[in-house]
Amino acid sequence: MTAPQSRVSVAELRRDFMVGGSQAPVFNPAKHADSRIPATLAIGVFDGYHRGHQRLLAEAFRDARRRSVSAIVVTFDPDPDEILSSIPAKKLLGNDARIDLLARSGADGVACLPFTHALATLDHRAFFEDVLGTALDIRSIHVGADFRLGRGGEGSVSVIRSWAQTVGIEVVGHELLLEDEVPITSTRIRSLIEAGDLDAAARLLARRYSIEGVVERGRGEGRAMGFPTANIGQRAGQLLPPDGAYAGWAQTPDGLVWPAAINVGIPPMFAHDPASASLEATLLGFSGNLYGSSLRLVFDTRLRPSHAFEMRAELIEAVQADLASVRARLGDDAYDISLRGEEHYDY
Ligand SMILES: Cc1cc2nc3c(=O)[nH]c(=O)nc-3n(C[C@H](O)[C@H](O)[C@H](O)COP(=O)(O)O)c2cc1C
Ligand SMILES: Nc1ncnc2c1ncn2[C@@H]1O[C@H](COP(=O)(O)OP(=O)(O)O)[C@@H](O)[C@H]1O
Repeated sequence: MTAPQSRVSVAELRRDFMVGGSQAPVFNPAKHADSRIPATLAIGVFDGYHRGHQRLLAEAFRDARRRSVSAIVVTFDPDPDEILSSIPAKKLLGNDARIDLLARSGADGVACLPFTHALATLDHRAFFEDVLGTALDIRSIHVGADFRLGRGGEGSVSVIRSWAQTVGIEVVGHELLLEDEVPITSTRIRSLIEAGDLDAAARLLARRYSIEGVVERGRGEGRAMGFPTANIGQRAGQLLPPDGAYAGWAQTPDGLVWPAAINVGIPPMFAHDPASASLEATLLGFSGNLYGSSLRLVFDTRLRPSHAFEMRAELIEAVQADLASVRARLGDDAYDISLRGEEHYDY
């Protein structure tokens, strides 16, 4: 066992792996059209669930408590950008992870609207009255100040507010939370990740960036070279940081978290082989079969850029140095971050 340079806390890993929070129901309002629950709404896609989103939801939940009504997050499945944009942005969270996180945000429920072209053509009044109003007795609405809804984005905060006033609903357009005098947005965080500035991205996310995917078979060579690598395919459109070797963490299906050496980018030496992966990880201290399992990888630090090795021996030497570096930074112990009846963890 190697003592890591700095011991990471379980609370930090729980935050990074988004563990905790009690699960609120996720429902399609069209299927609950007879209940009309009195509610305060927070509406958005909330990709990343970053500090700005967390602040907006906290304020909406406070408003709901003050009014003694349910706090309902209204979101879309999938992200409207996936349907409306010819080149959808890569996402900070997979769709399922995003909805799951919103369900554990402290809301009383998540009204999840299947997003279609038909929904996109509705104006704000039809959206609130016909889509949401049948299931929810809306008392107040919280959105970001730059929020736009409906056909051609006509439903700005002021447009929504002038309709809402006529039916006694309060509309709050929250100014975007700033960091270094610049608004915290999903787009800003995407740019930071693309530029490899994972520390800045983590500050804005309030957790380290992570990617989830399913472990697929690769060329089967890693093990023979002395470092089995779990190849992560099917990544739900999530954004990759720049090519290179990273120190990070991986959570196996049993809930344990292992220090990991992560590679981003198709290995140039094997680029011709379709079985080569652009995201893979060697878990320190783990042995077992991960094929078909879902694995989340958290990025801690970038160790080095990718290198186009000429010789296998050079590649092996470089990866062994990466593994040693991960061991020195993060140790080689697995962490149990499950809650096991402990209080729910708020992140
Ligand atoms: C930490 C780490 C760093 C890596 N760095 C490089 C690299 O710089 N250049 C490269 O061609 N491949 C790199 N690789 C990828 C290996 O080439 C790849 O894992 C190996 O060929 C096994 O592939 P397989 O899992 O498909 O069998 C790295 C892998 C790991 C785990
Ligand atoms: N410590 C470990 N880190 C990563 N994968 C491991 C580890 N131990 C066992 N495995 C298993 O080995 C597989 C990777 O072996 P590898 O020889 O690189 O084959 P492939 O090319 O199919 O990824 C993983 O998908 C996983 O099922």
